[in-house]
Amino acid sequence: MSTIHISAAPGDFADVVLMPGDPLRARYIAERFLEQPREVTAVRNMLGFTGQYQGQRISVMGHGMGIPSLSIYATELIRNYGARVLIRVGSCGALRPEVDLKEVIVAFAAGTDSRVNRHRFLEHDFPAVADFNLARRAVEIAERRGQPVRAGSVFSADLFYMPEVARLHETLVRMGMLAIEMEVAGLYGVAAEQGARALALLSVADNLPKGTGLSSAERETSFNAMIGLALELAAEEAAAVAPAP
Ligand SMILES: O=P(O)(O)O[C@H]1O[C@H](CO)[C@@H](O)[C@H]1O
Ligand SMILES: O=c1cc[nH]c(=O)[nH]1
Repeated sequence: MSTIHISAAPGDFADVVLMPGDPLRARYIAERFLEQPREVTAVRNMLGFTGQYQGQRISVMGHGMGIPSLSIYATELIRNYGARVLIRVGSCGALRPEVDLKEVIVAFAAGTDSRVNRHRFLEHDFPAVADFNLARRAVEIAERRGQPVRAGSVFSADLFYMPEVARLHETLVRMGMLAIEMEVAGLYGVAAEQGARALALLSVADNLPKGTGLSSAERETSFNAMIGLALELAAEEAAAVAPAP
């Protein structure tokens, strides 16, 4: 049955769902990379599609900006549509000058200033980590493809326009973080709570210390290396979750 936020029919979504923040990136991925893509939901223009990749059924759906928006879609996909694996394909701002625009980050852990995981975890500090096997396979597949990736931790901020930003960035760099974005810690919290598995791959859209960045059109279309890696991982996972009869 459809939910308040997703109008798809039961069975419309695959077990494995790629999730960009931007619904237009979801459409770009579906139309450019999937065979026989079919739009399965468009409530509030948060587009979702299901198609085939390397013979496997894969879905892609936008999650919007910020942890509250992601949490709605991720929870309903898992709880109401049976999604088992969520792979965020997002953009981020690099915190270090040497992390170049369009580089791909495998976000194996996320710190955050959001309280959502504390709400879930009796006010304790929840370790927001990726599913280990998804992260390991992402790095292995990237190596096989000859595609450089950086694996590390990121920071999921509630605010895009942040006060005291210099102090925050200095602290994040000192504590080993590669980049800042707005959803990964929430995704890992939802996945743990709902019994699914999750990973975030991030493409660098801004280099914050250098003050460089991609245009919004480039953000929408230029993440092909990340998308290719995510789809290979998704196809492998889909084959493992639902082996062919
Ligand atoms: O490009 P997406 O996946 O939306 O990710 C990043 O971009 C948005 C901010 O511009 C936030 O959602 C942030 O996490
Ligand atoms: O959240 C984000 C995404 C891209 N670039 C940033 O600086 N922050």
